Amino acid sequence: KQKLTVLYGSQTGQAEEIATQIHEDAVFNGYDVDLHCLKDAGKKFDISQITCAVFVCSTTGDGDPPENARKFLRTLSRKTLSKDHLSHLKYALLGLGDSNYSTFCGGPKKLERVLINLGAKQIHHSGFADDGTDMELVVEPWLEELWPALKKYFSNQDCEILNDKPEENSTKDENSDFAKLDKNVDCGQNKSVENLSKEIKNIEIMVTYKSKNDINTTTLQKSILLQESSLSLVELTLPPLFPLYLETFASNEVRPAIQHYQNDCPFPIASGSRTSGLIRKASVLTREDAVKRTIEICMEVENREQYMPGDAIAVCCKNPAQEVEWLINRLDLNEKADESLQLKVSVEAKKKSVPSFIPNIFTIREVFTSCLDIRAVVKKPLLRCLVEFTSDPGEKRQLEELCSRQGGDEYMKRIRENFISIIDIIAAFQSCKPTLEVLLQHLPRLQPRRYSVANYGSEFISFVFNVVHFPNEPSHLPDRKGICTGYLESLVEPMIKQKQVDPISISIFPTKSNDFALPGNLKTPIVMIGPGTGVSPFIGFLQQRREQIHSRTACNIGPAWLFFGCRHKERDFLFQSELESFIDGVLTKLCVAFSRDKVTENEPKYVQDSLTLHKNDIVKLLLEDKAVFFVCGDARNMAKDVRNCLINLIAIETNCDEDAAREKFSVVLAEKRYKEDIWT
Ligand SMILES: Cc1cc2nc3c(=O)[nH]c(=O)nc-3n(C[C@H](O)[C@H](O)[C@H](O)COP(=O)(O)O)c2cc1C
Repeated sequence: KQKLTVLYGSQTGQAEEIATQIHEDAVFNGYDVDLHCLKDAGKKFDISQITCAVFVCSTTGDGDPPENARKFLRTLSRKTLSKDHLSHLKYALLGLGDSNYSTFCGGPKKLERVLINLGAKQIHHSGFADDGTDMELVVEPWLEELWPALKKYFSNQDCEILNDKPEENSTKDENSDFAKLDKNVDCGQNKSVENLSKEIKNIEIMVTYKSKNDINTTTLQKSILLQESSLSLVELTLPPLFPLYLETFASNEVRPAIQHYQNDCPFPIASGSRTSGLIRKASVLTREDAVKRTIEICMEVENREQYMPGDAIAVCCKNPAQEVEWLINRLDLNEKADESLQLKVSVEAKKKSVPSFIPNIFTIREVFTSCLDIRAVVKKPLLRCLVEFTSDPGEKRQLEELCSRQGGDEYMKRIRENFISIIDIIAAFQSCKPTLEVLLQHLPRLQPRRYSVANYGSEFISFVFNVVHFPNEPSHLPDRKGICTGYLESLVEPMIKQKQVDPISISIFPTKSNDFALPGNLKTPIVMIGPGTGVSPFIGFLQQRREQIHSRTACNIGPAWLFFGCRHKERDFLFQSELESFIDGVLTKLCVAFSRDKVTENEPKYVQDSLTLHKNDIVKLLLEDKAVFFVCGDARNMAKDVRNCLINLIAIETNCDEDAAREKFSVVLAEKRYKEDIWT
């Protein structure tokens, strides 16, 4: 058997998940394969003994490698190592990042530089996937091409080696990443299907999207999922059908009285253990006529000190009961829904194990509610599997097309771009009826959601969120809210309406964010940019700063600026009175912008406009006064716009061209003075 090692560095689990998938595929493809985390170098694996490795590595912080990859990188970065230290190693590398951050894929790019500098040779083009747009755009073609590349390497060890020259080890690389922010796809993305006719017939047949007990009745237009595709006459290449290896059986054991959330299986992002948070107070911060509803929750927690300003609370959420019920009914599982079940691995599947986040004894309702992400976009291996559980030949063919190599564009257009989940699929494809085991094997783990800690010093912690509302789309169940924000809102609604005063318990754990914390020295100037709910960590920062100022007399205090923006001053100016109360010495300047109020020519519309209004001070703070800049909030628009705005202001104020301004900005990045806590 050919020996392969899959190595990963992962901060929040995505790289680990992909590495695990590669490991499974490699077993399936007949390799003798091991899977290790990079942190286990020297303990569970020895890189000097590995001849062929597949690396999957993500990015965290400001373009940094994940914590569990740092020691590996440090060890291999020692100057004493010879240039051919890894010349025995052939590798393939998949990097994960998010182009909304300033340094795209900094972690895997550093890893690759180290490998190349030590003489390792690439046998497959490196892929750099972008979580900010769609990782699958890169991950999928990269994985598809990995197997032929490995086959070629193993069949002819002198195969073409893709890289020979070590890249220059300088910050230049990061600068060019920065310039390439929008060109983050390094492989495979534009592989379009030949002969794909543009003519897609839009059959306006309506199907009934209906549960047996009429919980949720709506219609689903055929136009998105069930389109007649131009591939109907094309010969298809299907992805491999992975054997089902999980089996359920009725349990004779008694279910424990207390079931732990997801079997208490650890979350990679946790910086402390999972615990109960007792919600004591919930209030709506926005006026009724605001476009988004913002809720603040105050909660009693154990180990309050683990939740400092800049940190985040991860909330372990549950899927909406209505969707769970629908799924149970649609799969004809209602009779068994509350029975105690257990899972085992079928005898043939040697190296596999049962998912550790599923409790030892569980019910179907419980796993659908708390363990599986039933809203996850369906991936091709699941679609491939669903083909086997679909009786209607027409529907079968459509599912085959969607997961086929030839149907790459169709998959993107119809599945990924519309966030099509298993629920949407089985609602549209009426003859598709997967078993429970299919879902247990293919649906990903339901992930916790993170919210910034929005206060400091008080006995309770608070956090703030907008209730996410998905517009009614023809391909989905109507009136969908965000899984976690919808869950939290439904829990606290009675409290908001003061019908219920008893505390409400939720499952939470602390997480650290990205070195996003006040500088140790009060003298260091700070600039905080946080429109909308992005302001929440800064409320904590300012409360903490107030305490620091009060406890240190006669101390030199640096300036602190805050830029806030929202739609309407009267409707969604979050924390208005509290923010204004900081202008007594804690906050030097509060700059606000209201995008939908009638603004005159000189009034700012967005935070970028406020920055521009103060360009002189801002550029001085950024370049001369060595201020630390904090940006929190929407990644896709705001964070990018703010960054571009600052580069533009640097160019104006220092009288240089855009390239030179970028260069100056990259120095700020390298000095770790530009910190982002952003989300999509
Ligand atoms: C706190 C934080 C900081 C991040 N910083 C960066 C960054 O600087 N550059 C980048 O390209 N991606 C960045 N990312 C994006 C992650 O690399 C990306 O979401 C990846 O898929 C995570 O993979 P993992 O779960 O294996 O860690 C960051 C993500 C988080 C949560």
